[in-house]
Amino acid sequence: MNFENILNGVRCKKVIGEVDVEVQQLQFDSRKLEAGDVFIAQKGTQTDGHDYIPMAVARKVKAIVCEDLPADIASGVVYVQVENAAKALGLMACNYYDHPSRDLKLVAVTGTNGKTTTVTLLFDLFRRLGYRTGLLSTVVNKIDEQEIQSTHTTGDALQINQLLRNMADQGVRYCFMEASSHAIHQHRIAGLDFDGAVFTNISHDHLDYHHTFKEYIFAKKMLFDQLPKHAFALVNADDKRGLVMLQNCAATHYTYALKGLSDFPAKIVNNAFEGLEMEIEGTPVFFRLVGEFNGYNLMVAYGVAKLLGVETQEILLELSMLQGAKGRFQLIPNPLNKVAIVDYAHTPDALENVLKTIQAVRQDNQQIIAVVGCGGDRDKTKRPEMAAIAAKYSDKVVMTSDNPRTEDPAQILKDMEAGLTITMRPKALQILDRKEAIRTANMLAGPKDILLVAGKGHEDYQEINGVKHHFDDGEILQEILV
Ligand SMILES: CC(=O)N[C@H]1[C@@H](OP(=O)(O)OP(=O)(O)OC[C@H]2O[C@@H](n3ccc(=O)[nH]c3=O)[C@H](O)[C@@H]2O)O[C@H](CO)[C@@H](O)[C@@H]1O[C@H](C)C(=O)N[C@@H](C)C(=O)N[C@H](CCC(=O)O)C(=O)O
Ligand SMILES: Nc1ncnc2c1ncn2[C@@H]1O[C@H](COP(=O)(O)OP(=O)(O)OP(=O)(O)O)[C@@H](O)[C@H]1O
Ligand SMILES: N[C@H](CCC[C@H](N)C(=O)O)C(=O)O
Ligand SMILES: [Mg+2]
Repeated sequence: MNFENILNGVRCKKVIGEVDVEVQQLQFDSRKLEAGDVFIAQKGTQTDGHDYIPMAVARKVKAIVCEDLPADIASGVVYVQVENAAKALGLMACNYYDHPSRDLKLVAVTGTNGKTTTVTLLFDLFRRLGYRTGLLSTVVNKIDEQEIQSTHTTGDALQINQLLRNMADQGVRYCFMEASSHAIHQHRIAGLDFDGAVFTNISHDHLDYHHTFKEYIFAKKMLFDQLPKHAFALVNADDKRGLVMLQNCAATHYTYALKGLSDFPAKIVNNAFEGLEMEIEGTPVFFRLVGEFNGYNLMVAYGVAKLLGVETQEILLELSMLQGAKGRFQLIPNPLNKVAIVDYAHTPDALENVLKTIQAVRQDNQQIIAVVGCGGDRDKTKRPEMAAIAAKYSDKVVMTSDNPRTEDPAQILKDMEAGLTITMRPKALQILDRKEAIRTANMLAGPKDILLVAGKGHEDYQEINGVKHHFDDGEILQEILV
């Protein structure tokens, strides 16, 4: 493909060489480069892509896009200096794949919690409505029926555009994607032509990366700042930061809420283990999902579908059949008929929501036994908060490992323990081995009690020092509950 065309829209500070040349692939990882490729050097969190420019030259690349020009300029290589290489990569990826986001209706969902649940609901809803649909999510990417493994909540710019291109070529009309704050901040979604964006909520997470809550909010807001005029922006008016997202947003503004006023008035009539009874724009409707937080997620699906032109009765009929995403408040069936739930709550807010939901729907005599852990190499300030929440809302807690990654798992438990008050401590046990922790929690639970295993949801691994060992909370529960 012609390099000049790939650079369309990219603000170039300096160009050395002739851009009107044919190039092969775009690549930001020097280890994957082949002759004739374009190397985009980005400054990362671990290393600086600029350090790999000599390797790129040795691999006979045709062009290099970078923020700082190297001292040695190799002959036969085109150098393009840009202000922000990650942003340039986003725009170049859109050009390279010929703007697939323009060939379908693309809606992004951002927020601390609820992204996977809402995009999954929307994907399932639109498929039930008979449309070819795409999904980019934490759990899986899908091109209608075809499943493609997902490695990130939001992939890199090349992956996103390649997947969207495949979708558009296969006749996909609608695509629903998660936009993580990391991805927005790293411009993985730069240049995409969104038809809509949604904000679910914002609470404590990822402060290791964003440093302050203000910067974290700002990262989410960047999605709304980049929306075109023809798009819609749908935000949760019950969240304090909902309306903040709409400041400087060129798209048409809409709100949803379960408490305050909004463009899609709704309320929860009854919340039970069997599901949610809601009233949406005056229509009573029953859903299979449990918990107030899922009431919000359902309102996202409803609001987006309305804004994409689907008729109310059709939306409600199909939504009422849906189950939600894997590992999100998932009841694990077992021959003992014990109530065992696997949930992906890995933030203080999510954990509080899920435990409050269980409190709200349980019978008076049912105790709550929770298994909780915190990830390694992630925001450490979540740890004491999550332990305190687990102890506050459960009758017994078993604290355990959840992807220690490169950290010492015992230290992670110590960090969690620091959040427990003296009165909470007797309720909480610490067991490093997650399988043992689940087994112990089950022994602590009487036949009528409720077992919550939180943090891993759909994940089927325990990541320790760069190695992912197979581990599936649902599988373990099924093995134990016999
Ligand atoms: C912190 C973070 O987001 N890191 C992402 C980022 O990598 P990085 O900036 O750390 O890259 P780096 O390792 O410093 O390298 C800098 C540059 O040098 C290049 N390089 C590096 C080595 C080499 O030999 N040659 C070379 O060219 C790299 O390709 C990169 O372009 O860019 C990479 C490529 O897009 C991502 O794979 C990587 O995700 C890492 C693996 C990760 O764990 N990310 C998590 C935190 C994440 O993104 N999570 C969010 C969800 C969070 C949530 O909402 O819950 C997600 O969207 O999944
Ligand atoms: N709307 C919501 N508000 C608050 N908590 C929620 C909401 N929806 C889901 N949760 C809780 O958060 C957990 C994660 O939900 P989900 O996977 O949908 O979020 P996510 O935003 O995709 O998370 P991630 O950032 O890891 O991709 C759920 O298992 C549940 O405990
Ligand atoms: N997207 C989140 C997932 C966390 C899931 C939890 N099991 C953990 O490993 O901390 C993250 O990467 O921070
Ligand atoms: Mg997700």
